[in-house]
Amino acid sequence: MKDSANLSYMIDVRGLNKRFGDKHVVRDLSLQVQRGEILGFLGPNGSGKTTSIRMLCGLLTPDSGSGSCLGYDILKQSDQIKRNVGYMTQKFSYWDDLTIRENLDFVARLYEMPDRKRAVDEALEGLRLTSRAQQLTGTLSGGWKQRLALAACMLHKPRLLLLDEPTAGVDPAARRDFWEELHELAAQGITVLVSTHYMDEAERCHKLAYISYGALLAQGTAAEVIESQGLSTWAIHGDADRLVELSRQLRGQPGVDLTVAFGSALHVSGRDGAALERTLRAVTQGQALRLEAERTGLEHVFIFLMRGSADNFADTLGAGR
Ligand SMILES: Nc1ncnc2c1ncn2[C@@H]1O[C@H](COP(=O)(O)OP(=O)(O)OP(=O)(O)O)[C@@H](O)[C@H]1O
Repeated sequence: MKDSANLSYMIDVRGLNKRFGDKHVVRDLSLQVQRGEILGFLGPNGSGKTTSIRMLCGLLTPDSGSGSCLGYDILKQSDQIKRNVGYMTQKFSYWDDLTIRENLDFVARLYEMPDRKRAVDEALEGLRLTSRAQQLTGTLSGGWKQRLALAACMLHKPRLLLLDEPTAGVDPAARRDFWEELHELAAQGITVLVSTHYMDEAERCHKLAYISYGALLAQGTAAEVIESQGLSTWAIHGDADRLVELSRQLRGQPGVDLTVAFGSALHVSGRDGAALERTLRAVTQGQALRLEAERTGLEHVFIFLMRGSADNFADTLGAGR
């Protein structure tokens, strides 16, 4: 394997495109990820995240574009890439009636790994699964199954993990533990690209990339992603019924791009800060409502980016794009 310590980027791709029939699923994707970084890949269903991941690890050939993964050319060296990344697909499968150890041993056998026992022992230990090694996989909770999936894709000690919605459907406590593991792996120099729909997970990534209709709309640290959209946000406090009505009333008004109920307040965001403030002062004046400037957060930005694109490329919504 190439010496990853000397690579400036573990993933470095430019201008990747992929079409399926007349669907342009990934558009001019350029992405650079440094060693030890956790990059969160976000976007609505069907926006092209899985397709992008599959191109990065050499499972799918892009129609155009170029780049490298772990220093290997994504067009010419896909075999080396496949051997050196850990890819956790959305549907990791295992045998319910085998123990955790037996499942890991099965995977090690599949990859014809030398010294299987040691590899399995280390994977069990690394992900704190040793105490459960003899438990039947079918009896594990969702969180422990995800940990097994992570152990399986760590068996061959990859320097890069590509995780496709690894915590979908897992409870918050198990998701938190899973993320502790990811941070420990990152601290050891392992690079992680992880797709997620969970906002709390987005906040735990070093960097973020937001994709919609196959195009990267924002990328950088959370602060950079927030800054990039130039949104101003206000909170309106008042009677709950009145806020619901106000939310309807505000839609389409000058400066208003987004209204969203946040706890007991209504948050309103927009790109034209001056117009937004004028509108909000006018509608709240003389009313039993309190208007306060609010810090724009990641959640506001993602809701803003997601408007009107609940399921990208779904037959009705994606038409004409
Ligand atoms: N092999 C394929 N053939 C045809 N269309 C495909 C193929 N793979 C994916 N697509 C389509 O490409 C689009 C993007 O799919 P992709 O799975 O990359 O999105 P995603 O962002 O990972 O979605 P999700 O969050 O739902 O997993 C979808 O419309 C999907 O139906």
